[in-house]
Amino acid sequence: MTTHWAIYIDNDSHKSGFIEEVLKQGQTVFKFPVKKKGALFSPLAVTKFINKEEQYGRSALKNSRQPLKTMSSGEQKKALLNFIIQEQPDYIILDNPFDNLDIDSQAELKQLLIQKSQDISFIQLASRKSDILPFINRFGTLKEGEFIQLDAKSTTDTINATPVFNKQLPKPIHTHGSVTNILIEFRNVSILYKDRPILKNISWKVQKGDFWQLMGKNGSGKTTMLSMIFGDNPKAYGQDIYIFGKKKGTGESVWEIKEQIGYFSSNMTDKYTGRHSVEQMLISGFTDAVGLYTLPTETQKQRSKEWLVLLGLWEKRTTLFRFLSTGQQRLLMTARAMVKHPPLLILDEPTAGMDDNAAALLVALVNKIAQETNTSIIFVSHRIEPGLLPKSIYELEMTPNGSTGSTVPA
Ligand SMILES: Nc1ncnc2c1ncn2[C@@H]1O[C@H](COP(=O)(O)OP(=O)(O)OP(=O)(O)O)[C@@H](O)[C@H]1O
Repeated sequence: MTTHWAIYIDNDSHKSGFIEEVLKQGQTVFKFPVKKKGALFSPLAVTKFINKEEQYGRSALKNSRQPLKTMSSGEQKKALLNFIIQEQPDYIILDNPFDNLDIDSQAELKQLLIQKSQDISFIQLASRKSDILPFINRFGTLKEGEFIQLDAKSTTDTINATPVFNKQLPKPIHTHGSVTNILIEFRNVSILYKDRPILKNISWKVQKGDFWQLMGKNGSGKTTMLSMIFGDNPKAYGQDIYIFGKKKGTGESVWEIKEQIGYFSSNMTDKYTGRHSVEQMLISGFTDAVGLYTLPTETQKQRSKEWLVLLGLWEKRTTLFRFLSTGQQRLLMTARAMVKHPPLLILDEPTAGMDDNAAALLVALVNKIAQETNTSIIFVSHRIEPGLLPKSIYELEMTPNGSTGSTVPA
């Protein structure tokens, strides 16, 4: 019988050291017959391949026509897994394999893994217990980098009670000038990449006080839509897209737009590896500049203290950001996007890769922001996020002519 492990991790597991150890020593870590050839299926592995692509100027995955960098996150995962399987490893470490995948892609991946589980041994690192693969026959957990074997029965603990923040959100320092009632408007927007239709006739309005969840399958165009609002995607020009009342591409400054939007994407946290303390990281949200050391004002320091106390991170204010757990980093970055009380807050897959309890805490913070402030929210996620209370859901549905969009009740 092929042996397959599920290893429960939480945000204090220090999994990267463990992954390195397993890849170096093979499965001896679990006191197993040594199987030498291992592979890693994880967001980190995707990043490494993207870096290789940039270095060599060509696709790093054999048989891949599209550069990884331009693929949606779900497509990247599928391309990586196919590549790894072709290399015929003895075992594969699956680091939260279902994150970033929509329901159909999750089912497809599950089938593929079940099929391969006859020949390949899997080590699944899972934050969400509902993700555990059906063929798993050994269980363990990681506590601060230390592997502990568990018997199967002891693995059914559930999410803690709904988390609460028992203080009001800190107030804004400045109010934003008059903001249009309609913050974002797409009028009949259609986008092609080369000849491939991605979005088809998208008409969508985000108004003051709205709380949207933007949902859609992998590759349906969610990130493309966000990049039209927040980034400088050239595809946005010539389209009927209005940002804070101004037509995109009519001389608005990127700075002006960014000033009014708080943005956090789960991909962002990996970039901050420098020497920023927790407090510096939060304060940088007032100016949007990480690494630009202007001295914070007394009011900024005071507000920042209020936020850190609310999040339970005041004691860690001098700790380096990169030493926080994933859950704490995401919570802090969400608060950082919010400190200036922007008219619009965009959160792109903020809970990807988080354990159930940490995800519930972040969801509670977002609900609180929606309740206590005038900020409009766009929360992008594949999953119906347990506990999230959006007012409406905008769903992209893929068709051969590009994704169409519709508003569905929350
Ligand atoms: N620069 C590009 N060149 C070619 N194709 C692209 C480019 N950028 C995006 N695409 C394609 O557009 C489609 C939509 O991608 P997008 O990243 O917006 O999807 P998504 O809904 O955010 O997906 P996911 O949930 O997997 O992140 C994908 O099929 C992607 O491969």
